Amino acid sequence: MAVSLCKKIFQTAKKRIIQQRRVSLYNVAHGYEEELIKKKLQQFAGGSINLSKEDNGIGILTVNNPQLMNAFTGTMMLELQEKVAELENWKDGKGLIICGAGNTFCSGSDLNTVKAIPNSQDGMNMCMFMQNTLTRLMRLPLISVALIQGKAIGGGAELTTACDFRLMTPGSEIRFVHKHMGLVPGWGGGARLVRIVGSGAALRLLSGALKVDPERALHLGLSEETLLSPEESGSLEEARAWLSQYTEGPASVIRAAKQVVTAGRELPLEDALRTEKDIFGTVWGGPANLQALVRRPKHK
Ligand SMILES: CCCC(=O)SCCNC(=O)CCNC(=O)[C@H](O)C(C)(C)COP(=O)(O)OP(=O)(O)OC[C@H]1O[C@@H](n2cnc3c(N)ncnc32)[C@H](O)[C@@H]1OP(=O)(O)O
Repeated sequence: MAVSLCKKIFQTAKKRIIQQRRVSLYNVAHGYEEELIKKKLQQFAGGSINLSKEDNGIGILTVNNPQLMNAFTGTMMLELQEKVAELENWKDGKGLIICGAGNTFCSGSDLNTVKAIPNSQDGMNMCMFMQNTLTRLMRLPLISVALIQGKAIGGGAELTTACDFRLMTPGSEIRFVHKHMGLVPGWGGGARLVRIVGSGAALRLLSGALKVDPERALHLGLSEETLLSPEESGSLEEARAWLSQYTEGPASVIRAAKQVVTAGRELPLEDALRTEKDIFGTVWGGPANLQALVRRPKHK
């Protein structure tokens, strides 16, 4: 009886945490019709979003459209949503590296796609679609890192802010060029940037469309580290090593740590505390906890 009650409480808490993670920012109540915008995006094909899931629990998500400096076509936006859904269901995952193909990160929206959806409502629908996807990406229970090689421009700069951390290679650059396109960020990158670097620095970066090199990014707290290798495989190896410092250990515990931080980052304090309690309940008395009690490690 007591065991089944505990099981029930555990399942309810788990369900609540999962629901919080997947809840979409926009739905029909906001005038958002996902199927309509998906149909539109489907018309603009090219490139791909590739995902490989490694045995060590690290996923590699590659923005792949090197002929256009990895600009996002409509079908790539759709594929990104599919890959995020796949990552939400990857129970062994602990970390994620997002990178671009061909030695560069991403040059934002494909300008051919942008030109073909010129009216404001379609623009907002595309924006809501990408905000929904990038919010789900940010809330994944995986520690995520954007590996920035070459350029992260416009929407590409916004994509970097949906990760927990950014690592830059020598000579790389993050630049919110929206102002020069007569725009502001729309994939959620403005709101996220304020939370990363503060409102003053965010305003300077957006209103000046400033180039952020690795040194400036470190100074602003936008990047964690400048990697040594400027080339694709070397920098990916370095990013893997950097991330593995934080993904070492049981998936249940690493994922719970990310969930606690997501709650603290996004929720009012009382809600964050209640969520922390629910997440605590998923690891307390779990296998990693019980094994640690048997081992009785000393944390010197
Ligand atoms: C809500 C999100 C809104 C946004 O994302 S707004 C920002 C959209 N992005 C842009 O305006 C970037 C425009 N591109 C550039 O500034 C430069 O191409 C960039 C990225 C600095 C790279 O410069 P370079 O290294 O000199 O390379 P390049 O200019 O020769 O580019 C190679 C080929 O790629 C193309 N390309 C780059 N970014 C693109 C884009 N976003 N959409 C469509 N095509 C794009 C570029 O036109 C060029 O093609 P082609 O060789 O001329 O046929």
